[in-house]
Amino acid sequence: MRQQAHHLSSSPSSPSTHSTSPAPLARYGWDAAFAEAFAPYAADGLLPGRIVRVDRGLCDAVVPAPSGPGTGSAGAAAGLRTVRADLAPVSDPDPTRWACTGDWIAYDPDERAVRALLPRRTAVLRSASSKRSDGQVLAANVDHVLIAVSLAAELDLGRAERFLALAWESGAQPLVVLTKADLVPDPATLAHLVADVEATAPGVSVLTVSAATGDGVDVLTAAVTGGTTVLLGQSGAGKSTLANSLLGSETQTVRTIRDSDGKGRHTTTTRDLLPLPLPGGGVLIDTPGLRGVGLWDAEGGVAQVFSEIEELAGDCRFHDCAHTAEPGCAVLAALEDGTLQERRLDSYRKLIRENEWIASRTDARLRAERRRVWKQRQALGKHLVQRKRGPQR
Ligand SMILES: Nc1nc2c(ncn2[C@@H]2O[C@H](COP(=O)(O)OP(=O)(O)OP(=O)(O)O)[C@@H](O)[C@H]2O)c(=O)[nH]1
Ligand SMILES: [Zn+2]
Repeated sequence: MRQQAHHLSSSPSSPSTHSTSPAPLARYGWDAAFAEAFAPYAADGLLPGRIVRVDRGLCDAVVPAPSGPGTGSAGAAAGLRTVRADLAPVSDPDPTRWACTGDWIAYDPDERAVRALLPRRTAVLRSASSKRSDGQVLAANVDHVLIAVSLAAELDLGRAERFLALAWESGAQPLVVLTKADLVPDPATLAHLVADVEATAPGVSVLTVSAATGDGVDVLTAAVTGGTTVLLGQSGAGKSTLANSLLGSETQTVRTIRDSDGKGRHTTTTRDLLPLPLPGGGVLIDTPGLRGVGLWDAEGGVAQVFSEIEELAGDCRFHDCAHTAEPGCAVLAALEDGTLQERRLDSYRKLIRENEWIASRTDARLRAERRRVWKQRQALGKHLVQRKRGPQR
């Protein structure tokens, strides 16, 4: 077992473990459904917690602190402490099941180990860089995927569609944020740009924000409060600036110095999951490598980005219509009468092809399993969205 001598003072095996309340975890997104999933572990004296960082077989996680004064630890909200935990008990041959930032866990304070991951509600996946086509989970239990698109350059709708496919595939709700709105001073021009993006993103809210003037930051803040948010977008899109706006004075990288390997070598680490300083709580996940992720097995996500094309396809005469030259093709008819743009259809085809290529290199059994989970999530997601906002339209 790895002995971690770190700066966190509270005793990990306090006898008052059973009296700790997970209520402070609500700031991190803990809710009744997670509590229900955790219930069997509570009886074993385990603690609920959330992974804020993963690092070579170990993770940092926030867990409830034993009640009493002075138990908060650096970087954790009141009533919580940050622990270093061993991930060995939850290792898995399937990389998509590896523990990642955002996972809810059952933490064993005696062993200082993660004994179980609670079932994920959503997961942001990307292809691993290795030759084997394995997916890798970059963030778990995400509620909002915030896609930053800069107004400083010409809108790249194809790129936005790619990020949207990835976002939908995760099971989270995408949200497009057009950044640097101060660079488009003419309201009519800005309205046109928003309309273009809205047409590209059915079912997605499109916000405009200027970090320079502060315009729109309040609306964005309201949209992410209480939930778990990740930021995606091209380099230079303004993600760091947005993160700083959301996190306020709480800096984006909380630095902690600890004795990392028991040999006296001090390392500086960053935390990937940070609490938002909002009355309603919420967290931002900003994991290195997450921001510019590539598409991976996002068939369902692609279908959702191009839902109007999928709907049209339902009216094609042949159910296996390829929308190329078939008689009675509703997609080609929409192209003809101008209701569907050629750019949009091209983009759809490109992402479908890309996805088919990735899928062909992926283990069929794992794929089928993920498809099943995705469908469940999608059904649940729709249900939750409807409960929160009332039926749409
Ligand atoms: N005018 C204006 N410039 C902005 C605004 N937000 C960000 N910028 C500028 O845009 C540039 C890129 O912003 P970043 O926040 O670093 O972009 P990023 O997406 O984090 O970039 P990467 O770290 O490369 O992924 C910086 O020079 C910012 O100062 C804004 O609201 N208005
Ligand atoms: Zn067709």
